[in-house]
Amino acid sequence: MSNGQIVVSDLTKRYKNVTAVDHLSFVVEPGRVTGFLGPNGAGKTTTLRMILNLVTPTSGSATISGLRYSDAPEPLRLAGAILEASAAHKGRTARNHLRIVAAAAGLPDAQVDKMLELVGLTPAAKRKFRGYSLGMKQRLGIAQAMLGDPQVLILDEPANGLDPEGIRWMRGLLKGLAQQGRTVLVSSHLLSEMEVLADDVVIIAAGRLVTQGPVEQIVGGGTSAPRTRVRTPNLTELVTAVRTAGATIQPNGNDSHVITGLDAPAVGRLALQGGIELHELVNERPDLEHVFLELTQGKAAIR
Ligand SMILES: Nc1ncnc2c1ncn2[C@@H]1O[C@H](COP(=O)(O)OP(=O)(O)OP(=O)(O)O)[C@@H](O)[C@H]1O
Repeated sequence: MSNGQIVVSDLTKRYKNVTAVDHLSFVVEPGRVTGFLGPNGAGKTTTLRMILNLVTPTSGSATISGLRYSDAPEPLRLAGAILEASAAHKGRTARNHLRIVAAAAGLPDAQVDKMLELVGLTPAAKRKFRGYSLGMKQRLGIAQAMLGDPQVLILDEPANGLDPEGIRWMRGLLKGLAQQGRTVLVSSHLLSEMEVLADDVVIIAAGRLVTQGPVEQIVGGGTSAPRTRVRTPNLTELVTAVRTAGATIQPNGNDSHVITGLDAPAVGRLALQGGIELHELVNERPDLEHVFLELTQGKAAIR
């Protein structure tokens, strides 16, 4: 029964002085990219390591397709992971590195060239690992994680060290893998990238769940007041009108200002009534970064 769900149930990890993960529960669905987000020290890496049985939970459990990773008969077919940019013997070529991993896991050699192709490393397959850039190492890490053709992929900060072209490539690859029905769980600090990459997000802070759900729902369901960006040559008049209407206005760089508490139609009406000329009037959609900061404010204890 390889349904590809990751189920985290009441998972807790206590170290001597810190509870890294605190009664955390969430479900990650197949066929979707799920972003795993949280401020520094939130417990993301510890959670991913517990899912992969690299760290033993203090209590609770995590399963992939109903199995604990350590109980999987063929772990590399159940889930592939990169927890840090891949490490290989410096003098070994990417191809030889993958062949050794494949052989150790009883996987066919043919998978090696297939995965090198998938990540665009075929031209560099015979180069030694010591000359690889960070971006190439990330690609090799993905090739390694994909060797067993796993139903589930778990990636900790895979965009680290990638240039814009690399990030775009990674986005296409991960979205494509989810479209094939795989489960893709990816942690990242890059909120704007997550907003375009992820279908769902799980947000944690201080080891606990803050929220989970489809990105659109989380971004759209924020409690924030409407925000409108404007540019006007009649700033003094606009500031007075906005304040009289009970809203606030702040400079936003580039001659523009952001009004909080009024949507674009309301600002348009105010301007019309006051004979105020507008050169720009834009609804500022809340973005994932805003919602994230709002939801995790005060919970980002430095620890
Ligand atoms: N082996 C360990 N021993 C003691 N404390 C640990 C250990 N591993 C993690 N921690 C602590 O657990 C907390 C969570 O760490 P974790 O690395 O899981 O967070 P994170 O969300 O991945 O953070 P970041 O985004 O900064 O990588 C931190 O306070 C960290 O210092």
